[in-house]
Amino acid sequence: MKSPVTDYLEDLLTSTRDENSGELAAYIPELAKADPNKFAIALTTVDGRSYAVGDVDHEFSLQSISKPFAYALALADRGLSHVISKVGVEPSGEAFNELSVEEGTQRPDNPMINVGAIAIHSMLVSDSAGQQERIDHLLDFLSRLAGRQLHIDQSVFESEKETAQRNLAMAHMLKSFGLFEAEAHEVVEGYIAQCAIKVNVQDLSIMGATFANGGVQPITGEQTVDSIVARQVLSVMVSAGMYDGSGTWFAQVGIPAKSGVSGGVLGVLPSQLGIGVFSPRLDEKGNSVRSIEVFKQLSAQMGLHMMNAEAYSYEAVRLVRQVGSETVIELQGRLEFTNAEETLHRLENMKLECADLVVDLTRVSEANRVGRAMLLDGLNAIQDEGIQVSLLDPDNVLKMRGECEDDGIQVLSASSE
Ligand SMILES: NC(=O)CC[C@H](N)C(=O)O
Repeated sequence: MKSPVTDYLEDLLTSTRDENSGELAAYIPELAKADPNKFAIALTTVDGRSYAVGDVDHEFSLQSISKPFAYALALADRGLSHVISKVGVEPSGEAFNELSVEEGTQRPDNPMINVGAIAIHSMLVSDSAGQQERIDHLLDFLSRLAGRQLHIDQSVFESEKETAQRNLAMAHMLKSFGLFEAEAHEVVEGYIAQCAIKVNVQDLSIMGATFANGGVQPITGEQTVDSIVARQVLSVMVSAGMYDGSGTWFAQVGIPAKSGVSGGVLGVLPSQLGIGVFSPRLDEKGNSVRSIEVFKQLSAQMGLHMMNAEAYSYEAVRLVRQVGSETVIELQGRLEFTNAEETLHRLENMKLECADLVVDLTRVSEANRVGRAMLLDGLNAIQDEGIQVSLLDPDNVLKMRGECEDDGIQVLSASSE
């Protein structure tokens, strides 16, 4: 069977292909030679299933889409407090290539504009690392995110090196503020190599899915970065990923994203999807016009806006039944803060004076740390009131590290019901 998802993406290619406005990035001569008609879309789920349509094998340089990935690596290499002390997380409200820093702190506003990304690149590995060491380290990291060996597009690299005066000016400014020890031109060359790393849309969607999946590469299963790092990166993508168009983008599309001047746009929907779109014509802010249209339609038609709030209709407590002297409470879904809160509220209002309580977690698919702790605290409080609490938990969603037995909560086997 051909997946309806592929059909849907093909329809999306057709419905947005007529959007031909915008211009190729001319300030990097090699990018001005791109075929403006190339067009591709890919989605990868956090389970590692990919769907790709259009010019799926066409490779393009990451350009600014490399920035969130380099930021993640700097956070992993140097730690959040070090990185934050050098580069802020506020939207700049200015163009991506503005020579600006925060007043007072002299930090670049954020890692998604060039001046911030150059600072981030200088932090990779260590203060004393050489240019090649930083590039190799980043290329290795990006290849692990994509799940295949990526390469640098040498002609794009050489081409941008010829026209890098503005980026050099930024690097000299940062060096004059003492932000790094290395030579300004070496840092800029490293940053340009970073921007020249080639991917196709599917790579991009897989790299995005890794961040959607809390840093775990969905196909190789590798924890590439800590989930806190992934969260930090996505947060900054929300406020600054589309430069001074970020506010409008998030209101309309509602997907953390990052664009690059080669025409790619990366989207990451936490816990759901990585999205890669490519089409080279850009608007005046340097964002791909057609890719933006694809994201707008995708978000609206598939209900992907992160701020979509649906009327709450999901019950954490499936049913409560009386079996002899036992009250059985059957839970369902994911046990996290809101579901745990609902369960505790129901338990509080139940008359359990003489009945034993059985908590049936058979239909609970997963529990996070907070959901587990809240439910266990509630069950302990009930147990302290003299009520025998038992768990039916065949998948061990709650019974982590033997906590329940230690608390005196009885764990029933599935057959003992
Ligand atoms: N917005 C972008 O994609 C800019 C990246 C480009 N390499 C530059 O530094 O100008």
